[in-house]
Amino acid sequence: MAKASDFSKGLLQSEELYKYILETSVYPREPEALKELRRVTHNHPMATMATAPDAGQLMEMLLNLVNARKTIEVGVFTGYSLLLTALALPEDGKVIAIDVNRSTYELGLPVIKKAGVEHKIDFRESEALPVLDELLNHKENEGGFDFAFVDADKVSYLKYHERLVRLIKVGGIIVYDNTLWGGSVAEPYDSSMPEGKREAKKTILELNKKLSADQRVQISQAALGDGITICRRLY
Ligand SMILES: C[S@@+](CC[C@H](N)C(=O)[O-])C[C@H]1O[C@@H](n2cnc3c(N)ncnc32)[C@H](O)[C@@H]1O
Ligand SMILES: O=c1cc(-c2ccc(O)cc2)oc2c(O)c(O)ccc12
Repeated sequence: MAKASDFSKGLLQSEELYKYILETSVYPREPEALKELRRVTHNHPMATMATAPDAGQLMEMLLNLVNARKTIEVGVFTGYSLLLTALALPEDGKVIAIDVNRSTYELGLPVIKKAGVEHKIDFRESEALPVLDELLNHKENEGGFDFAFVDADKVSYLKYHERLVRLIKVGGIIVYDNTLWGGSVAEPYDSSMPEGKREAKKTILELNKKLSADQRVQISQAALGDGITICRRLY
C-alpha cells in the first residue's frame, strides 16, 4: 500500500508535515477506489506523475462546487484524477479524457470499471490539441463544459489555455497542474536540469505570467502537490 512517504514532500518544508496533511485530512476521506488506483500505479516507473491526493481532494471539491456535468481532462496516465472526476460527476455526466497513451489508462481501467463509473468516461487516445480544436469546430461546445483539468505536456499548456478558455462556460473552472514545477520556478537557471525539464520550466514561467495578466479568468495558485493554478472564467 502506498504510504505518505512514497510521495515527495511536495512543496512543503518537511516530509512530516506532508504526512500529517495526508494522514489527517486526505486519506481518511479518500474513496477506496482511489486508494486502489494508487496501489495499482505504485510500481509504475513514472508513478510520481500521478496527481497528488491532496490536490485531488481540492479538485473534487471544485467539481462539486460547480456541479460539474461535462468536463475535459488533458493527461490521464493511470487515471487517478480521471477516476476522482468520474466519481464526482452525476450518473449522466461525461468526462472527455485525452491521452496519447492508452496503455497506462488501461492499467487503471479495471479499478475504474469496478467503481462503476466507466460509462461516464469518453477516452480519446490522441494528442490533446487536435481533440480540443475539433471540439471547437462545433459551436455548441463553446462554453459547453463546466470544468477542465490539465496535467500533460507542460510545453503545450499555453495552447491548451487558449482553447479551454473558450470551451469552459462562464463560471466554469480550469485547473493546471505543476505550476510551481517542483519549486524551480523561483530558482535561478540550473544547467544540471535536464533539457526537457528546463523547457517545461520555461513554459510554466510564461504560463504563470500570462494567467496572472489574463482578465478573462479569476485565478488562485495553490501550493498543493506540485502547485496547481485554479482559473475561473469570468466572461
Ligand atoms: C502527469 S501525467 C497525468 C497524470 C494524471 N493526471 C493522474 O492523475 O495520474 C501526464 C500524461 O500526459 C500524457 N501526455 C503527454 N503529452 C500529451 C499530449 N500532447 N496530449 C495528450 N496527452 C499527453 C502522457 O501520456 C501522460 O499520461
Ligand atoms: O516528471 C514529470 C514529468 C511530467 C511530464 C513530462 C512530459 C510530458 O509530456 C508529460 C508529463 O509530468 C510530471 C507531473 O505531472 C508531475 O506531477 C510530476 C512529475 C512529472
